[in-house]
Amino acid sequence: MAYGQTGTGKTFTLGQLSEDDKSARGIMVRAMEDILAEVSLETDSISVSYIQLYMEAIQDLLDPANDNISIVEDPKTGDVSVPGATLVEIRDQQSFIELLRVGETHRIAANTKLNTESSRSHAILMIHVKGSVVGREDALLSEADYASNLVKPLKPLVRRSKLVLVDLAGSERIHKSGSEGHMLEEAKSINLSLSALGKCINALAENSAHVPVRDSKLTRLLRDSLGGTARTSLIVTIGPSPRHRGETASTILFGQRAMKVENMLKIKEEFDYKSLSRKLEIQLDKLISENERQQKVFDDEVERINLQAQNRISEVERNFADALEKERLKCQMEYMESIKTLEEKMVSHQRNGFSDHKCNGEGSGASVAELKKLLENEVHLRKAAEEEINKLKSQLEQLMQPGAVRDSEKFHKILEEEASQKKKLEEETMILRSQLMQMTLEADQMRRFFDRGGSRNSLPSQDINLQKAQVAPLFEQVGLQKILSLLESEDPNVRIHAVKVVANLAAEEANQERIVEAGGLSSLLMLLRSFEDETIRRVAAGAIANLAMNESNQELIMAQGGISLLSKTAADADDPQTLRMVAGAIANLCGNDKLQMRLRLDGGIKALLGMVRCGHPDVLSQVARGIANFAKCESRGSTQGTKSGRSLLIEDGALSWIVQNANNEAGPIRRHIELALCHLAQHEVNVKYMISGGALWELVRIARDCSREDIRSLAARTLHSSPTFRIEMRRLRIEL
Ligand SMILES: Nc1ncnc2c1ncn2[C@@H]1O[C@H](COP(=O)(O)OP(=O)(O)OP(=O)(O)O)[C@@H](O)[C@H]1O
Repeated sequence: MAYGQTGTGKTFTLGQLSEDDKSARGIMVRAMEDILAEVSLETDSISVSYIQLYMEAIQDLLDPANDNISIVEDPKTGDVSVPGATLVEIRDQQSFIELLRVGETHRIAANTKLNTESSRSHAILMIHVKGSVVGREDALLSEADYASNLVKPLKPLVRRSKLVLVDLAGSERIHKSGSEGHMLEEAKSINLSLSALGKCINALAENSAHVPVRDSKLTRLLRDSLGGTARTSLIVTIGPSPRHRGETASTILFGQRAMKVENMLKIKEEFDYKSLSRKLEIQLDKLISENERQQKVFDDEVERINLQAQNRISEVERNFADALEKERLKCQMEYMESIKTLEEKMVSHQRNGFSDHKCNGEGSGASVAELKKLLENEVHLRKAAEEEINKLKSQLEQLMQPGAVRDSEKFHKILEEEASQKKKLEEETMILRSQLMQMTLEADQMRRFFDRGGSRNSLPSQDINLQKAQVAPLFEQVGLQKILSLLESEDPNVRIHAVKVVANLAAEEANQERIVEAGGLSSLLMLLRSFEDETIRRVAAGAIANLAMNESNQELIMAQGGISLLSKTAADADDPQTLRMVAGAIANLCGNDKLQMRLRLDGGIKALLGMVRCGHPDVLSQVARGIANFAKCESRGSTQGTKSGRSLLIEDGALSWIVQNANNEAGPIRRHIELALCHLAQHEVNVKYMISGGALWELVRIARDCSREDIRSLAARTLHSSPTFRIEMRRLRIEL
């Protein structure tokens, strides 16, 4: 805003166009130049209105016919606007200069004594800049906006700015300007509005409660520039002549007061609702089409799953029905055959040996009754199984009815139920089958008994030793080969049953050789290799552990890569009982002098030590036994001069575990480790490692406190016989 005595250069300062001499351009031209350089016309916009206030009326300088424009004040924000004025969008500097020129021609001026071109109106140029704001919007978004993901990515925000350039009409002393008539009226009106401006400035400078902005249109128009939220600059112009000392002084005084006015600057940013709505519409369209696309993918997927499910149901139903039918026929035939055989045997027995057995007949009578009872029991079980089959069949029929499977979840549930029922049925079939096997065995024993004309007192079922001895005939009856071939059965339940039978057989030393000869060891190792069931793996490992008790089998196990398989199982398995079996098998192998190097090379020691992670005392006990066995062999080797270097156990890092567990509260673990320590200490090469690993203290404890006399004296002897131990004990002042 330029304020000053008439003719002192306000218009010159503000409105000079000066196209030829750029250095003489006024603030209006320069301001627009700066604005154009700052904004991007692609996203921002500049518009201009140019008005004059003349004799308390507002006239549009760009459309002079529009001469009664009203002032609008926003009661909330206090913003002042003149919506009636022409608003011209500016795209370049040239069009703006043209616009100023148009405005200038309409500006009311007069020739006064003080200024031949004296402006008789207040000219007000309003430049509106609307700029888009990027990256600052987050601060203005509410939590609800964040919650709805729709608003977040758009963030349309605009910053509105208004630059108001005011070229006030000059204040004048009427006698000096020589105004008369109409010009006198003009001068009075100009002075009145300037004095209203002065009063407002005074009130603002003194922080008065009341600021008389409504006294004139000029102050109403400038309301938001004075003491509001705008940045306001005032240019005061004065004449250098001493003649105008009075005016100059009052102008400077005006400027001084104006400097006291404090404005509270505020940036005006707001949502660009139009752009927001446009962007939301685009986003909505995108979401709708994405939703439609996903719905289609989902529908296709559901259809595909349904089709797959239907196919699967049909397939499962077919396979299952076939398997059931086969199983039923097989069981029926076996059952009929066994009944027939038994009946024949009973008839023949009664015919041939009735008189012989008459005196001892009670036992055989009782056995036959037992057998009949078993058979009846089997019939009963078979009936139950058939009922179960029928129930399952009817469920499958229901399943096959159209519309029975509405969705994949229901289908999965039905499949699960079906699978569990199938499993139950198979288990029952398995029980039936094992009972049949048991009955066959007993019938065989009965037959042999009757054949020998035996008496009740020698019935095999009453003599455990005899029963064990009868296992070998079981090989002949059932056929070991057949049992072993069942290890490769496709039916996992049959495999489980068969491996259990083999493991039971392998528990008897007398059978081990035959099992190995018949290829049982290879089959068991194969099961360990291609396991898919923890039970199979556990039982197979147990059977191998039993076979590994025999020295010649140990070599076979090693030759067939058994230690690698056991090591792999040791690394994979989590079940403590499986690990116990594996550790037991390796522990047995550890006791074979000939296999030491190979066992260690194939990772046997590492596998053994790896199993301590399980923490189960049974497993730890087997590990400790293996270590003790291994240490014992090494100690034998060192005595015989076949072993010279330090213990492979120490090399494989077993010492720290040994020391940690030397005083384990579980008796078996402690005993094995105590022995292992004694064996290791036999070899002088090991001693320095044992001392640094803390084993000396454990040996001293064993030599002093072990409850087993033989181990106690072995430890004491060992400590005394080692020169290195003796030196260390002297150094530490240890006495036993
Ligand atoms: N700095 C300047 N250099 C050269 N000439 C100037 C300067 N300031 C003002 N003039 C000249 O003085 C005369 C009066 O200036 P101007 O019209 O800008 O005064 P004013 O304050 O606007 O007067 P009024 O209030 O009567 O309109 C003009 O002819 C202008 O060219």
